[in-house]
Amino acid sequence: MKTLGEFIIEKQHEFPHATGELSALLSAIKLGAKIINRDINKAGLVDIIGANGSSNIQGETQMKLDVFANETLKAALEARGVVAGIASEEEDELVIFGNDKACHAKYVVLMDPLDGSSNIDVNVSVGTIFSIYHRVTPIGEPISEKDFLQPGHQQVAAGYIIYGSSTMLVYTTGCGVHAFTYDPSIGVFCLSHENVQFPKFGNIYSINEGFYWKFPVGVKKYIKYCQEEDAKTKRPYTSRYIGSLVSDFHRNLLKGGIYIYPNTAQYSKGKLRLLYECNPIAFLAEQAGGKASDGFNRVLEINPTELHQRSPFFVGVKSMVEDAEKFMEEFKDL
Ligand SMILES: O=P(O)(O)OC[C@H]1O[C@](O)(COP(=O)(O)O)[C@@H](O)[C@@H]1O
Ligand SMILES: [Mg+2]
Ligand SMILES: [Mg+2]
Repeated sequence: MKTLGEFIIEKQHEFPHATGELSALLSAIKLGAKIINRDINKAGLVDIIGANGSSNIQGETQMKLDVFANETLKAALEARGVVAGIASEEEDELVIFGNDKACHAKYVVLMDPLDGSSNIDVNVSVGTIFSIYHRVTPIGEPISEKDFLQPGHQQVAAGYIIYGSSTMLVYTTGCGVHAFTYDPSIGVFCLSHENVQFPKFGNIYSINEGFYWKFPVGVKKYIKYCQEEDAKTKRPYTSRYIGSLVSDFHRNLLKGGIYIYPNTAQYSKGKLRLLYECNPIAFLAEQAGGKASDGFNRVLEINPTELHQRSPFFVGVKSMVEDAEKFMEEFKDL
């Protein structure tokens, strides 16, 4: 049985110039995840259920767990001294860490501290998403937005934690996707899935069909395609939608499927945030042999302009995303 800590160190040795800072950063995220997991597991018993009475820059109600997860990860990352600053769904502006070490730290982190907020109070699985970059501002100078507004293909590492029937940490540093399951009896994440790959074909589609009439024509046509009878292509596909990006992506990664959150009447640019939802999940998807686009373009090549910008998101089994893109292209003028 290999622990996450051992695996990270082992992988570090594969990089001759590695300094251990990325390993230290990943271990800070691991610590934050354990603390969040502890409280999520007893959410009904501790004062962590319900709204926090505040909203974030996107005008969304912040749940108590959104704020708790944000503060927990922020503290763990700042304390480790290898991160210069963070950007978060729950922080209007970027947060520059003030300690001496942080000024000389080479990494910045973007995060969605608690993904699937609408599922927090109803005991449905939720997650945490993180994305790691090298700073572009020279060491010693104060970091700024440009250190965070980097295209997704510049990510050094990315991952998520899923707090479900079991708690898992899934990450990539560009050398495959590896998943670790938390064993609460010993307080350790243990390697459970190494080099995770999407199945070649899938038959699950995940989209909030409640908004069907507000979807682009290409998406409507693709949903109809998923529902048509055709034994050769194993259709109709089955519909599964949890309403937590991390959980829907995780299931589709293991079983074979596609998750779509297109632009809608309510979210003209899509709902999901490019920097701390789409890019990290897209990096994992590509490393697992899948594909991630905004319906037309590779998400990891989008040049960000704002911290909290949104993007339509199509991610999953390569052939399924390509099929959806074909419908988007065919009906793009309608
Ligand atoms: O309720 P909707 O509109 O289907 O949106 C669900 C999507 O929104 C999200 O909850 C957005 O993430 P947050 O919960 O982090 O804001 C995704 O996890 C999920 O896939
Ligand atoms: Mg989210
Ligand atoms: Mg969130």
